[in-house]
Parts: sequence; C-alpha cells; structure tokens
Amino acid sequence: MFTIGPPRGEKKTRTAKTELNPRTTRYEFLGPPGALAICIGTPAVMYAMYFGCSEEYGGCPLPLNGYAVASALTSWSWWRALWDTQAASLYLSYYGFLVVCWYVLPGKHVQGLPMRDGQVKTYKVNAFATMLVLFGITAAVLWRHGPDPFTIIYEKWVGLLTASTLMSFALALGCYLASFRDGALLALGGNSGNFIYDFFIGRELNPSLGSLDLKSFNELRPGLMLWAVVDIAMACTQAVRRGGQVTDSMWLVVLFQCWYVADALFNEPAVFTTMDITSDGFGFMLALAITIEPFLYSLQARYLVFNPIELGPVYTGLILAVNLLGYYIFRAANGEKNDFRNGRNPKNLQYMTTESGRRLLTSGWWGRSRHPNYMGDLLMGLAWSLPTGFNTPLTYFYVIYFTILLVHRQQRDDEACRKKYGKDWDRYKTIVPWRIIPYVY
Ligand SMILES: NC(=O)C1=CN([C@@H]2O[C@H](COP(=O)(O)OP(=O)(O)OC[C@H]3O[C@@H](n4cnc5c(N)ncnc54)[C@H](OP(=O)(O)O)[C@@H]3O)[C@@H](O)[C@H]2O)C=CC1
Ligand SMILES: CC(C)=CCC[C@@H](C)[C@H]1CC=C2C3=C(CC[C@@]21C)[C@@]1(C)CC[C@H](O)C(C)(C)[C@@H]1CC3
Repeated sequence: MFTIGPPRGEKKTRTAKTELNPRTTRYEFLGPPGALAICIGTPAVMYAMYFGCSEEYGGCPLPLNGYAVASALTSWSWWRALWDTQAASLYLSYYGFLVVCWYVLPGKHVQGLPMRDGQVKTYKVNAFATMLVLFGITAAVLWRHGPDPFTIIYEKWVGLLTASTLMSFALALGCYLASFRDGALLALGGNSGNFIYDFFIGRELNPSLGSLDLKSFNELRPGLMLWAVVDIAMACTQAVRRGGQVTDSMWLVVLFQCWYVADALFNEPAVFTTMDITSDGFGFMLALAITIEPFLYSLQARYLVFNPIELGPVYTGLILAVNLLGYYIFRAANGEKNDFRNGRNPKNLQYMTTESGRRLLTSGWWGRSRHPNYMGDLLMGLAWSLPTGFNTPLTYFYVIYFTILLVHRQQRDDEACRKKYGKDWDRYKTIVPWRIIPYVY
C-alpha cells in the first residue's frame, strides 16, 4: 500500500512543530498592507520630522512645497547625502560598546515568565550599570573638553539616523531569516507565512545570540540610552551657541527625559513581563525602537537648539508639576501591579479572583482605569512638549503619536486579557469601566 506524504517519523515531527508553532490566522495592523505602510512610513516620518523641522531647511514647520519634495526625492545627490560613513562608524562603535558592557559588567540573573514550550529564559540585569558607565564617560568628556565635542550629534543627525535605521532593518531581517532554523519558538502572532507581515511583527519569539536576548536588549538599551545622550548633546549644542547658557526649557526637557530613561533602566526586570517580551516576536516594529527613541522622541530638545525659549519660574513650575504628577501615577500604578503580581499587597487593595486562579486588582490605581500607567505616561509626554511653547504643532508630535500607540496597545491588551480570563474579564470591565483616563476614555 502506498501513502501520500512524508515518512511516518517526519510526519510526527511536522505535527509536533505545527502544534508548538501554529500558523497565525488573524492579522493585526490591517495585515500585510498595513505592515508595509508602517515599515516604509515610520522611517519616512522620522526623516520628515528632521527635514520639516530643522533650521537648515527653513524652520519648523517647513511650509510644504510639493515641488521641492519631489525634486529632492528624484535627485541622486539628495539620497547620497543621507549616508555618512563617519556617522555610521560612530553609531556602530556605540552599539558595540553596549554589547561589550552587557557582557563584561556584572549583573543579577533574573528569570522571565515561562514560555509556552515550558522553558524559562534567564536575563542578565545590568542596563542601569551600563547607563552609569555611559553617563560617566559623557561627564568625563564634558569636564575635560566642555560641550563642543557633543555638537557632532546635531551636525551629523541625518547620517546617524540612517545608520540607526539600517541597524533596525538588519536586526529585523537577521532575526527573520534565523527564525527558519529547526527548533525556533515562534511568536503566535508572527507566523502567518507572509514575508512582509512576519518581518514586521516578528517571527521568532525570543531570538538570542548565545545568552544575549536580542529583544529585551534592543527594547531597552541602544535606543533609550542614546535618547538621553542625544538630549544632553542638544543642551551642549545650545550652550555652545549661547556662550555657555542653557535655557530653562532645555533643562526641563533634558531632565524629564533622562529621568524617564534612568527609571526604565533601573526597573529593567519590569520589562520582562510586558507583552512585547512575553508574547510579541522581535521584528521590524520593535527593532525600530532603537531609532524612534533617540531620533524621534528627542525632537523637542533638537527644536530648542534653534528656538531657545526662556519660560520663567511660573511656567517652569507648572510644567514641572505636570511631569511630577504623570510620573507619580506611572510609578504608583506600575508599582501596585508589580507588587501584586509578585505576591505582595502592601496597600491591602481589593481584588477579584478569576477562574484561572489569577487575580485582578479592583481598587487603587487599577480600580480607577484599566491602564492607569498609560495615563501617567501620557501626562509626562505632554510635559515634555509644553516647554517648546505653542509656535508649532510639530513638537507635540510625540503626545499625538503616543496617544495613538497607547490606545492601540490598550485594545490589543484588552483582547489578550479577554482570551486569558474569558467572562471574568467582562466582569472586571463592569467593575472598572474606564480604559485609560477615568470619565474620559
Ligand atoms: N514610552 C513609550 O514609548 C511606551 C511606554 N509604554 C509603557 O510601558 C508600560 C507597560 O505597558 P504594557 O506592557 O503595555 O501594559 P501594562 O503594564 O498595563 O500591563 C498589562 C497587563 O497587566 C495585567 N493586568 C491588567 N489589569 C490588571 C489588574 N487589574 N490587576 C493586575 N494585573 C492586571 C494583565 O496581565 P496579567 O494578568 O497576565 O498579569 C495585562 O495584560 C506602561 O507603563 C506604558 O505606559 C508602553 C508602550 C510605549
Ligand atoms: C508601530 C511602531 C513602529 C511601534 C514601535 C513602538 C515602540 C517604539 C514602543 C513599543 C513599546 C515600547 C516600550 C518602551 C519604549 C517604546 C517601545 C519600544 C519603554 C521601553 C519605554 C520606557 C518604559 O519605562 C518602559 C520600559 C515601560 C517601556 C516598555 C515599552
């Protein structure tokens, strides 16, 4: 008798493989066309934010001149100017330095959540130590040579942006290709079989090089740390132009954002339980973090280089208050959940027990809305834009983009929790009806 198909043993292996790595049947982000649009659109937005808001190209915002844009896009010399070998070498050295720091600096080893194949990943926690070394080097250069060497970041912005974008692309493509090896655990949402979609969402769940976990490394380190360094460099550039003076608005932006970065790196283990790490793959979407964070999130600081603004004590105080309130909500909410998920309940908060045995907080910050931490994050985002005044909407880009990102993220999380908790989640939603901001959304 003949059978059609692979030999018996092979069939078993194939079944086991598809059981562990089932095909993705539902698309997010409007499927492959949406993924392609974001893959092209995000880098395009980052360049547009530079060319549209830059003293060299006529201020901020640059009046849209369709003819000028078309002639730039069709000229080879314009494309050629996006590449800068010196900037690329600088960027690569920075990235290499972070990998070396991860390797040589001591750090606790922390276990992540169990994955669906039962394995548990171990992460080396030394992001904060790496930041201290980087800030130490920055302080030493400032001390020895003053602010002048840092102006290179402002001057070589486009070259650095290109180098970082290519790095994001290379990381995502490398991980996509490596995900076809035997034994790779794929992300449930990134195995559709469509190249564009899987490349964007991330096909492999936790790609690593030896014991270096590429996803958490890239989500936290190269982007966030460079963001802080870029901000400091913008303050230095302003100081060089103004005879050593830095405006109060620049101080605010740099302090707020460096604090946010330091906080994220200090709380490194908290990232191992976010949906990016536990359920999303590592694709172009997350790899873009290494570029978005330093080159898009720092727009306000770059704007203040060529539009120095003095706020005075009243506005400075008000903006400081908005940021502090945002930070307080962000930290208190994340702290309550982290404590609770680690078996502690120091504030004696109320909770409900679900059929799965897992519990959900129903009082404290998590009783006010289903994502109180997003509300705090958004308030901080607003405080980072306010120091730029109201001369241009472009410096408010971060708040708008971030609102869209968090609303979408809240919807994805809601769906995931509905799957996890079933009708208990609906019950939780009747107890806590607001999604992010109580009485608003
Ligand atoms: N600056 C930036 O660009 C960005 C910042 N962020 C920030 O990252 C942080 C992490 O965000 P994110 O991972 O999206 O989500 P959250 O930290 O909000 O975590 C969501 C998870 O919390 C658990 N949870 C939900 N409700 C409750 C409850 N009532 N009690 C206990 N646990 C609950 C659920 O997981 P389970 O039940 O399985 O534990 C749910 O999946 C946020 O502070 C956000 O602001 C996020 C995106 C971008
Ligand atoms: C569509 C598209 C291209 C999306 C890219 C989104 C990413 C830039 C963000 C997704 C989740 C993020 C988080 C942080 C930064 C931005 C990205 C990568 C984060 C590291 C910022 C600092 C916080 O304290 C955090 C650690 C909680 C946070 C985690 C999520």
